[in-house]
Amino acid sequence: MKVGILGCGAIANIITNFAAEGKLGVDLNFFYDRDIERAENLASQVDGTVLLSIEDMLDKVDLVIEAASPQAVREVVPTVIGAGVDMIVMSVGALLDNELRERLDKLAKENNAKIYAPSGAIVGIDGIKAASIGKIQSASLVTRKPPRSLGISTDEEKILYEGKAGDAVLKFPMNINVAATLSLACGMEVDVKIIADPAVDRNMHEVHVIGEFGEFKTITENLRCSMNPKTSVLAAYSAIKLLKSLNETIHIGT
Ligand SMILES: NC(=O)C1=CN([C@@H]2O[C@H](COP(=O)(O)OP(=O)(O)OC[C@H]3O[C@@H](n4cnc5c(N)ncnc54)[C@H](O)[C@@H]3O)[C@@H](O)[C@H]2O)C=CC1
Ligand SMILES: O=C([O-])CC(=O)C(=O)O
Repeated sequence: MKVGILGCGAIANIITNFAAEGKLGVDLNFFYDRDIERAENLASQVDGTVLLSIEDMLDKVDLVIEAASPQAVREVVPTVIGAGVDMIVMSVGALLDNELRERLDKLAKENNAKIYAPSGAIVGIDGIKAASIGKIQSASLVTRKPPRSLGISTDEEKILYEGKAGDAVLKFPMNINVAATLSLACGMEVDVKIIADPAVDRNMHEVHVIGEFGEFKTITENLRCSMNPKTSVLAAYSAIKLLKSLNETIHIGT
């Protein structure tokens, strides 16, 4: 499988490191970022090629990994899917926009393409998907990050947001994509609380789901990417695992 990356920041950096060590299981060769130096830096690690636009990638790859921003999803994903090229989307928040998601779903069907949203920085997506087969009564996410990860400075714990996932991803587009993934997995907008907490040095996510199946709680304490403290290492690992699973014959988990 030939793969390209859109957005050469923290997540792309981890994925490319795996490719450079021969541990990705696919050919990662093409790099695009609006900051060309970032694309050049990653391309040099795997003897890859820097492209000057995403359109230039479309006849060269089977799959594009988006690791850029929700805005990039809106601008670029329709073009990629329209060309029949599969996508892994990290900026899942954009997919909570019903109009965009329905347009992409139609384009994907017409062009025989697939859109994958990895579980990202969160634990429990497998369970919530299974739970959604029955009725889900409530689903909530509490995200606690060091203030620096949320772009603020404070000595005290501060609740920055309390509300539904749809609004959260618009207010914190680079920090709470996990809320969108959870919402899409369970088929309803989850309740979200975002806390800046100077007492923690990890990105933490607590998920609580109650439904006809019973109840579950998960807690994730994520190490942060050295290149971008907003982003957890697990998010990059989940994209790598998803990529590997596309070539597996035995699929474990929902
Ligand atoms: N699904 C999940 O669980 C998670 C999702 N994310 C999301 O994944 C995305 C990537 O995260 P990071 O690698 O940490 O971000 P980053 O900020 O480290 O890197 C993003 C790169 O994309 C480039 N970029 C942004 N918009 C672009 C555009 N329109 N066209 C071309 N290049 C563009 C930037 O120049 C930058 O180099 C972000 O949207 C982030 O919010 C991050 C963590 C978890
Ligand atoms: O990486 C994380 O912990 C979560 C995150 O930034 C996101 O969901 O956008």
